[in-house]
Amino acid sequence: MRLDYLTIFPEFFDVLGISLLGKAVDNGIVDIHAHDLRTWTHDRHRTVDDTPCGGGAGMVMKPDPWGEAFDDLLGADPDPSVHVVIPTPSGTPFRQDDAAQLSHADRIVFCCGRYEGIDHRVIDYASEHWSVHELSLGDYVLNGGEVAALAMTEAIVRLVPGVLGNPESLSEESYSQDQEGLLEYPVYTRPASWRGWDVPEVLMSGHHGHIAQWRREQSRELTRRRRPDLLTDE
Ligand SMILES: Nc1cc(-c2ccc3ccn(Cc4ccc(CN5CCCC5)cc4)c3c2)n[nH]1
Repeated sequence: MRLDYLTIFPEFFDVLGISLLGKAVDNGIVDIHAHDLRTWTHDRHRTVDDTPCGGGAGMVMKPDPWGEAFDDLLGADPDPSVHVVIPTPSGTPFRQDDAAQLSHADRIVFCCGRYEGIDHRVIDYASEHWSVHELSLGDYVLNGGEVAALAMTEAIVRLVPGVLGNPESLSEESYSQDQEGLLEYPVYTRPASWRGWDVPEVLMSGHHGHIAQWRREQSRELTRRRRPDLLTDE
């Protein structure tokens, strides 16, 4: 899987060389390239923004640098197997299903906007060439797309076979299908008693059936309390 990041802050993505994703890069499962969008500017000030047509506060990112970056990175031939992810507050909510689908992609280009966003024609142009995903990380406004791109990258890449050391843990996670889309149960480790708090007896019983039942009950109770929207059968 090749991941490209178009951004005016390419150093934001140096962090991807650390830990889990770092290992995936080292063993060639993932190939990461961060690009400074100003590479594709030609004026002395390397300008990437301009005033918004129609007025309004702030600045908007000019289309030209993005178009030239697409030309260099992707060429002009349409290829639906290339996924262009554009983090935006107005996107569809990024969810585990999106991470699962994108984890099968061979190529993903993250377009990280800043200012008040990217000239919409960049999205229109990209949409007629590649598979474009306008995705929101959540219902809050960030200053740009980089933090969202990092979060989405981690959610996507950890699902790629060979990246995680213990793939069986994937099936027991919140939002995963195997967990029936419920929140995950509380976890414990040693010592059995810590500052007056004990590990639940059942987890020390060694009775796998009882433990599984307790975990299912914990998941349902936690989901009922915190995320009733995830419960389907009520
Ligand atoms: N889930 C999530 C994603 C983001 C996100 C992603 C990319 C960019 C690029 C620039 N910004 C800052 C930013 C500030 C204000 C507005 C709202 N303005 C109102 C009128 C025109 C626009 C939009 C955009 C981003 C934010 N934030 N949250």
